[in-house]
Amino acid sequence: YTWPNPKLDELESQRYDRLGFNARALASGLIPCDRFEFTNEEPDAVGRLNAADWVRTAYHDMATHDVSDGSGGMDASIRLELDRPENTGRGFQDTVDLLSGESNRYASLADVFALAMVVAVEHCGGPKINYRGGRVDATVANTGRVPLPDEGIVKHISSFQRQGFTQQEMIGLVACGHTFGGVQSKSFPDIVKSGGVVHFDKTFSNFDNSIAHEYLNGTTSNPLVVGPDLTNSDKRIFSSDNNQTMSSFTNPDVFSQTCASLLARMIDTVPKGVQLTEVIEPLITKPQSVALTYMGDGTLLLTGEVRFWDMQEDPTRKVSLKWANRKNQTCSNCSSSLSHTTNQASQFITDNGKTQIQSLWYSFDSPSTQGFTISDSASIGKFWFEIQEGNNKIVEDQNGIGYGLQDMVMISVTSCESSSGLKLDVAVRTGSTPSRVYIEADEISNGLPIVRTVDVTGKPSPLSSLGKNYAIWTVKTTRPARNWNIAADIGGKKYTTSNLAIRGFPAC
Ligand code: HEM
Repeated sequence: YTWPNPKLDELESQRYDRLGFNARALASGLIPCDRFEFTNEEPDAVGRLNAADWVRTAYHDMATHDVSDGSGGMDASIRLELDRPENTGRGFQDTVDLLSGESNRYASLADVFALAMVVAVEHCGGPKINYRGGRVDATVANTGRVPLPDEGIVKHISSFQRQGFTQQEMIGLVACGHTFGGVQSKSFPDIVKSGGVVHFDKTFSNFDNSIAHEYLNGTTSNPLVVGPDLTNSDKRIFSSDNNQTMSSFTNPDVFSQTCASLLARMIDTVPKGVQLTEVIEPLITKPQSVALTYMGDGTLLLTGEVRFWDMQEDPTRKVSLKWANRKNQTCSNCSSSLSHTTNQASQFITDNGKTQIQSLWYSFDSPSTQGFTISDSASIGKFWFEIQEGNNKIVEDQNGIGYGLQDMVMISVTSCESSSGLKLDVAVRTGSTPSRVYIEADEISNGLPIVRTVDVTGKPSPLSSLGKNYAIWTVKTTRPARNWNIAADIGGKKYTTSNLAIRGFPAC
């Protein structure tokens, strides 16, 4: 895709910025893979783990799907279905509590649930799973029901058929899911009488095929195989094709590949009418947090970062940022070198460490300035990168189109905060007549992401002391608690800053 694309940029970042510099939050819940967040609140939860909760949540959210009418599927309706017997235990509520903070206008809660499953599998030994975004959060419960362990094999086969999976795929999905976690005595006291959790296999915090090996060689303690007959659903399911599928899973590659494909289909099972995005692949050169600040002294300050996917350290490498002015004319001095230190490195690891990709980040600043100074009259229309390694020069400019940047609306450095709130000064390019200037702030309401908009109604004041190229619009508001941006509707088009993240302001 072409940058900037706020939705795909955000999903790509949550998906790929996993460890190290600028890492997003999901993987931190999996370090180590048997990590459990709620040990203090739930002292009797020995043996539980976030990874298992996340994988199970994704399945139970999806399993309401009905292929015959397209209803149900991954839509975060699980949070409205917690009173059902199949959703017993605290795992689902814990998952909602832990993950809802990662959702926002670009990543629905259902997208985050799907991604949490992907990250758990990828980070804890499993293969890379295709991930798309675009799920829509439900506001009412679905009617489809999730299988219970005391239902017979005939009912299970027809339940998975309703969800869109064949009998063989059912065997696969159950084995792929039950490589994590186990059965809790608290939720299913008839199955596990001993208290605590009895795990499905010995490597319960790791994605691997021990679930199949232990089942086939008779060493399993899986309570859904060797527990009370009535609830031996895994035994009935695994053996329902004379162990053919389970036998094929003794080959680790077959297990991995089958699960990668089934789990991707599981999270792509969405209610009819929902359009998912393309499979999100990493952007090789990805600008991030690129922003202009109006300085009021005839200049704009350009700040930001860029991530180069799959790059090794090279102390002799020189990376520079080049830009064209707002009329898209290049100029000889429109260039600055980017800074980098060795701690600006991040990692993406999957497939039990077999895939290890390092990315390096470079900042739009120099030892003396926090950002690059640009004349506010010539301004900037797009930028690109030049990477010099020895005699080799590479230009990264999105196949010639460059990385576009709007300069119609931006924050002014004169914004400040006092006990009565935030005085936000917005600089709008002179000569334009916005029909509306506003703030869009991400918030969570009733557990779901919403956008709060605040109109900047303060009369524009072309402050002569602050220069003639921008007029300042002012609003008094509260400081946004999550990500936010400033936007202006001009001539029927919406111009917006990038995500401004949470930041402090100087005192008024
Ligand atoms: C007929 C189908 C299935 C039945 C009857 C079933 C049944 C169960 C039961 C009874 C538990 C114990 C829950 C608890 O103690 O709170 C469990 C746990 C789990 N299930 Fe399934 N399951 C099925 C399919 C699946 C599928 C398809 C997946 C994912 C792809 C999955 C993933 C999990 C995970 C990860 C856990 C562990 C949760 C934890 O440790 O907290 N299950 N399942």
